[in-house]
Amino acid sequence: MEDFYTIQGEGFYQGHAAYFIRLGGCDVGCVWCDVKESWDAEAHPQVSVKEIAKRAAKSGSKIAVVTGGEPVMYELTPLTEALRAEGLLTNIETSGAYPLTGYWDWVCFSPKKFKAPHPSIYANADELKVVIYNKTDFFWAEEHAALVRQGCQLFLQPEWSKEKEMLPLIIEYVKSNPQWQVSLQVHKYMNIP
Ligand SMILES: C[S@@+](CC[C@H](N)C(=O)[O-])C[C@H]1O[C@@H](n2cnc3c(N)ncnc32)[C@H](O)[C@@H]1O
Ligand SMILES: Nc1nc2[nH]cc(C(=O)O)c2c(=O)[nH]1
Ligand code: SF4
Ligand SMILES: [Mg+2]
Repeated sequence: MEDFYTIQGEGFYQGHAAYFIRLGGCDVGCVWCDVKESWDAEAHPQVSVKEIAKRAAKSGSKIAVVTGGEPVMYELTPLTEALRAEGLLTNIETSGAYPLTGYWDWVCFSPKKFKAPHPSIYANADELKVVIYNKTDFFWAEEHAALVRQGCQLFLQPEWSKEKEMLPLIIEYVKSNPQWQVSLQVHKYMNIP
């Protein structure tokens, strides 16, 4: 769909320069998705894996973040090989709706109620990032935290339109449950992509 050099705004790598590669197409259908224009894969131009990897390397970034849309709808081995051949770290943002393919240095798993994750994702997740849209999402977050491997980093991220309401609850939750960390979408405060 698009590729751009920016600052990772969320989760474990928040604040790091990263080249984003956003793949078109998603069939998960989150009601609050902040990139609904990504859902229709046909609406976006096709670019070769080689070309994208070259652009990413040329940016000067050390990290490539593959996102979407839902990137795990695709066979990602060639893309990750091309990015690694250019010397980039390969990070992915995924709902885990399908089995993961490719070679990844960092897997950010953000489960969704709208389409259950494939069970294989739990062992691969380096970071669990749960979007908090309402109070019951804290219980739901714990259900997923119980399934990820030990050492997986745990983040709670307020849904953007509910931030005023949910952020104070997240702050109190993290103070009481310090295995979790707060993740904010800081790129939205910085007015960058
Ligand atoms: C747009 S998604 C694309 C990658 C993948 N489909 C996924 O959902 O993980 C990238 C990240 O943005 C988060 N996100 C999407 N819409 C959001 C919103 N309105 N508020 C907060 N986070 C949001 C997702 O949970 C995910 O962690
Ligand atoms: N700056 C910035 N950081 C991000 N982290 C995850 C994003 C995504 O949409 O996957 C994202 C994004 O769209 N922009
Ligand atoms: S899975 Fe990701 S891209 Fe797809 S609708 Fe949900 S937040 Fe949006
Ligand atoms: Mg985004």
